[in-house]
Amino acid sequence: MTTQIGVLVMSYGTPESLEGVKSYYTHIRRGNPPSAEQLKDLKDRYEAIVGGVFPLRENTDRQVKALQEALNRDNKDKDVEYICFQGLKHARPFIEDGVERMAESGINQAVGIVLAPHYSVMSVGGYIKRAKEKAESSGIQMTFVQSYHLHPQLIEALSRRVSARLDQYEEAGANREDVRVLFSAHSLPERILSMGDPYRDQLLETSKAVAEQTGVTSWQFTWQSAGRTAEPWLGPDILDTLRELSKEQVEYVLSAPIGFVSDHLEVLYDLDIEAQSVAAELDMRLMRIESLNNDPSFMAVLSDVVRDRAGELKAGRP
Ligand SMILES: CC1=C(CCC(=O)O)c2cc3nc(cc4[nH]c(cc5[nH]c(cc1n2)c(C)c5CCC(=O)O)c(CCC(=O)O)c4C)C(CCC(=O)O)=C3C
Ligand SMILES: [Fe+2]
Repeated sequence: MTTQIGVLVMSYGTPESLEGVKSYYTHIRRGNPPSAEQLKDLKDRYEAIVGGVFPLRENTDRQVKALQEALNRDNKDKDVEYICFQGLKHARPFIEDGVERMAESGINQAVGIVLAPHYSVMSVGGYIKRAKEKAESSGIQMTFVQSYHLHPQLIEALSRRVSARLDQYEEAGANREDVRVLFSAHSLPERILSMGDPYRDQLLETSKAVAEQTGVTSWQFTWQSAGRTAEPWLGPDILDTLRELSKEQVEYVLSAPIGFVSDHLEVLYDLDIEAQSVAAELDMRLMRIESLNNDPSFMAVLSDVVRDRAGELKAGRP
C-alpha cells in the first residue's frame, strides 16, 4: 500500500498584480495599511522588476513542482508518494490554506519546509508556528525541516555559482584574489541576538563553508534589505559596505546573497538596481551570483532533507 506524505512548501509570497501590492503590504504590516508614500515606494520597486508575472510567484511555482518531481523520481521507498502543497506567509495560498488543502486530500502525515535555508525565530520560526497550529486543528501529524544551511549540496551549488563569476572576472582581466566576495542576507531587528537566535551564526557558517570550498580568502558578510522602522536592524548594510570598500580601493566585488534561494525583490531590486547604482557611482565593478531558483542540485537538497523528516514520521518519532 502506498502512503501519501504531504509536503508543505512555504515561501514569503509576493503580490499577484500591482493592484494587489496594497493588501500584500498590509498583511506584512499585520493589518496596518501602509501610508500613501510607503505604498508608492514599494509599488515603484515592484514596477522596476516586474514584467508581467511577479518573479517570486513564478519561481516558487517552479520550485514546488520541481521538488515534487524530485521527491518521487528517485524515491527509494516505493511505498511512499509525496504530494507538495504551497503555503505562503503573506499571500494566497496562505500557509493555512496549504494545510487545509492537504487535509481535504485526505493526507494525515506531512513534512513542512521553508524556502529559506537559515533559521530565525522571526522568519522560519513564524512559518512553522502557523503551519503547526493549523495542522493540529486539522488532524495532520506534521514535522518540520528547521534549516539546511550546511547541506553539502547547497554549499556545492553556491560554490559553483561563486566560482563561475570569479572565472568571469578573470576572463575580464582581473585577478581572482582582487575580488571581494560579499555574502549577504536579509537583515532582521538587532534584538534577535539577545534572544540567542541562530540566524547570524548559520549565515556565517554558510559563508565560511562556501569561501573554503571556492578557495576565496577575501570575503566578508554584510546585511541587506533592512526594514525602515525605528528599532535598530542588523548591520552593516551592503550599501555602506560598498562605500567602505571603495575607501579601501577595492574595485571588484561579487555579491553572493546566500540567504535567498530565488530571484525576487531583494535580489532584483535591492542588489541589481540599488546596490549596482551605488557601485557605479563609486566606480566599482559589482557582479552577483546566479540565484538557485529551480536548479536540480537545490531540488536535491530540499528532497534530501524532506525525505529525512519523512523517515522520522514513518518511524513514529517526528
Ligand atoms: C528574514 C526575512 C526574509 C528571508 C527569509 C524568508 O524568505 O522568509 C525575507 C524575505 C522576503 N521579504 C520580501 C518582501 C518584503 N519584506 C518586507 C518586510 C520585512 N521582511 C522581513 C524579514 C524577511 N523577509 C521583516 C522582519 C520585515 C518587516 C516587517 C515584518 O516584521 O514582517 C516588506 C515590506 C516593505 C519593506 O520593508 O521593503 C516586503 C515587501 C520578499 C518578497 C519579495 C518579492 O515579492 O519579490 C521576500 C522573499
Ligand atoms: Fe521581507
